Amino acid sequence: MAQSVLLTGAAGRVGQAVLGDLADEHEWRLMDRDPPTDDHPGEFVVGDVTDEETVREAMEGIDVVIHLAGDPRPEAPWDSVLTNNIDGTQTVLEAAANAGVEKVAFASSNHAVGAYETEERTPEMYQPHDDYLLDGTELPRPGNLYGVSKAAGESLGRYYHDEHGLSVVCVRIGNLTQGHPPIDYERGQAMWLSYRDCAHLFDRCIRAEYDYEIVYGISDNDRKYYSIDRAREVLGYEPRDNSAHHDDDSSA
Ligand SMILES: NC(=O)C1=CN([C@@H]2O[C@H](COP(=O)(O)OP(=O)(O)OC[C@H]3O[C@@H](n4cnc5c(N)ncnc54)[C@H](O)[C@@H]3O)[C@@H](O)[C@H]2O)C=CC1
Ligand SMILES: O=C1O[C@H](COP(=O)(O)O)[C@@H](O)[C@H](O)[C@H]1O
Repeated sequence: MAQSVLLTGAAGRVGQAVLGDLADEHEWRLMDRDPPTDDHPGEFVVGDVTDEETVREAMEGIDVVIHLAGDPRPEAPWDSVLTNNIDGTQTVLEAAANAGVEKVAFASSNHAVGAYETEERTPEMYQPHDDYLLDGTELPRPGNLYGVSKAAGESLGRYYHDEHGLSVVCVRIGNLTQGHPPIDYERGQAMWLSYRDCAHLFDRCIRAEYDYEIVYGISDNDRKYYSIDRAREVLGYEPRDNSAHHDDDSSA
């Protein structure tokens, strides 16, 4: 059944990957502080996710929120991640809880756990012979303030699940790259997320039933240091791409 989905950060890369495959699958309300530049499904709300009134209005009649809006730069300064990522996420979760929204999928990041990539473990952990694996049960360990903001978003999700009953899934997205895995970048190849796997993963976040979850959002890459078992079990995620098998299939 089509669900009514609010997609924040809709004008960005992840938003475009999601809409690229799912435009006809759900009833969309899109939100971004940047106005749309192209055709888009559903209505488009131009506004900031830190603006309580705009977010409250955007939440009306919504079943599921995919919250992508934020500053995605690993080197982003504190004032930006504090406002856009932490305050923005709290504003979205509060409005979702008040509006009776069922589920929220939050775009977390590999950078919430970036400091597990220690000098002792790298570059081996990026390579096929290494079996080091994070599975989402480990504590956050950010290596930058952007990662701190994503860890804070995960904690906010935990709070709004426990205290307000929202179903929340935090997707620690790896490296979304269109058409092919990152070139000459072992780390990025190990955490590659293709566009079609990204759309499929967020589709599963819309359709599946869960309480509070942290999953990794990467393709089924031969070498991976993030487990996708939990995403498979809880969400029914079945990725089709693998950075090791990539054959220039532009559908990825
Ligand atoms: N692209 C990737 O590989 C990864 C992305 N992520 C996360 O996924 C989300 C989306 O990332 P991308 O699409 O790559 O970034 P992007 O920069 O392409 O898109 C982000 C969108 O959010 C909007 N936005 C930012 N702050 C806003 C605010 N305060 N109010 C309303 N709209 C706002 C921007 O206008 C932009 O359209 C981010 O939260 C990012 O941290 C996480 C891990 C990897
Ligand atoms: O969270 C994010 O991670 C990806 C991959 O990280 P990188 O350190 O390999 O660049 C990054 O491309 C993206 O912009 C960011 O939001």
